[in-house]
Amino acid sequence: MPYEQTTDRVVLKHPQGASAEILLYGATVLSWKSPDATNSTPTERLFVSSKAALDGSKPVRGGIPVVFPCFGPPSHPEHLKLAQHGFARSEVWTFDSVVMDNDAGVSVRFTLGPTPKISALYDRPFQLAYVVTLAAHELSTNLHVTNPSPSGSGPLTFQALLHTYLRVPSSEVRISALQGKKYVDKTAGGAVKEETREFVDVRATTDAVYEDAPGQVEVRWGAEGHGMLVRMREFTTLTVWNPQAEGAKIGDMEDGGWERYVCVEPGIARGFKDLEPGRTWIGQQVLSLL
Ligand SMILES: O=P(O)(O)OC[C@H]1O[C@@H](O)[C@H](O)[C@@H](O)[C@@H]1O
Repeated sequence: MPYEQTTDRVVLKHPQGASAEILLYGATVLSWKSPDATNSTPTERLFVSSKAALDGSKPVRGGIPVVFPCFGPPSHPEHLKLAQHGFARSEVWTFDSVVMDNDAGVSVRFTLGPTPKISALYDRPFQLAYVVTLAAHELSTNLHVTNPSPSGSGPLTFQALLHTYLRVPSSEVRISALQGKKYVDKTAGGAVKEETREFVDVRATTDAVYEDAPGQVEVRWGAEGHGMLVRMREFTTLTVWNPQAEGAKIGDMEDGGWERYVCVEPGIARGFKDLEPGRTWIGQQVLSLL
């Protein structure tokens, strides 16, 4: 069997060695181990803080939390009762089905719809599906958002984002190509700036929402040019976040944890997506090793 289900998670295994683990709480991808061109031993590619709660008491500090329907503190009138980054990362999703199981890889689907708990805070009809696909050297995570309301009802208005914590030495990270893109610098009170760097680093506290997300970025580190390609579709922004020593204030961050990751987050994090009744939007992230 290329997958195993336990009480709280689903584990995917690829015959060539790669594996992935998805916690039902938040449908949070907790682990992605993959070999690369120079190392045939499957190596962990995602960062999860050793202090992260995995018992459903709070969103996981690491992996790939799913952000929906708001990014950051809620600003839209329909979201005002929600917590920062919405509810998708702090609800237990349903393991729905195995979508694909062949030589190319294994793909599983999780779903989340309204529950009494969610509806008490957010009364819009919605349906989410999250498809996680493990291939030999690649992990793809696709978020499907459906507006199930009858035609004539208003649009489903949302933000969405995949809050990917890549396990990398943050002092060495170089992200390209974002040069020339406008970004909202959340460390400077939301000032809009233009990126001048060919390679973006996170050696200073970084919380930047790039507009007009590119189709892909390369994240490189180390003298040997280790790297990860992050491809995205239908996402309009790319957030790059690393709090540096400010991270010590985050209760569930392990000591010095910010030295071991960079968050690269394809999303719709500025403005909102308006999804008409009966329509589905699919946002895709594909991580692969360079
Ligand atoms: O602590 P949280 O809610 O997981 O958020 C972490 C960070 O998430 C990033 O996406 C935001 O840009 C940051 O501003 C935020 O601090």
